[in-house]
Amino acid sequence: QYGYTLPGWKKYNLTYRIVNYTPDMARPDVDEAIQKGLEVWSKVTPLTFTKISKGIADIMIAFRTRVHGWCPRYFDGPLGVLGHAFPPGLGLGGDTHFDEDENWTKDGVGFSLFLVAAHEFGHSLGLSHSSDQTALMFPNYVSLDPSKYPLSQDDINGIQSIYA
Ligand SMILES: O=C1CC=C(NS(=O)(=O)c2ccc(-c3ccccc3)cc2)CC1=O
Ligand SMILES: [Ca+2]
Ligand SMILES: [Zn+2]
Repeated sequence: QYGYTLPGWKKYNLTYRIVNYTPDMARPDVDEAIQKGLEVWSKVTPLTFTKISKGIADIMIAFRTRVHGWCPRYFDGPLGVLGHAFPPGLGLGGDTHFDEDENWTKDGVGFSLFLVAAHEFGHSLGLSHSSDQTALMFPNYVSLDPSKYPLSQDDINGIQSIYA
């Protein structure tokens, strides 16, 4: 059950671009974690995600630290906030930043890029936080088993209330 949902994207075919890569993981593993993080949502909506390698995508993905570029939000060093994402819209809308001061991992020690990405992309698509502690949109990081389907019914209800 969501406090409120922001207006979603007015189009279903979205593009994304990984602007830079974390040195913590092999590139193909970053590509896979991001692609799977988006797939979690495209599986339950009519949304599609196309990866582009230059130009401006709807969802620009980058690894940043502390104060970064023209982003109005900043990161806090290791731990604490792991990432942030902007709700649908032009410019920063949909963009997702990960805190490079974290240790990003595919399946080892550190934070699962796939899980955090799936959570952040929920915001990029218009979801706010859920009070359902089994939900992917729950505000606190729970190291779910990534192989398990991370979406709870609450997440599905939320995203389907935006994208019929
Ligand atoms: O808008 C905000 C503000 C603070 C956030 N805190 S976080 O980056 O430490 C974070 C918290 C929970 C998750 C998460 C929750 C459930 C499953 C997987 C990840 C991911 C990132 C995450 C976020 O999206
Ligand atoms: Ca941090
Ligand atoms: Zn940022």
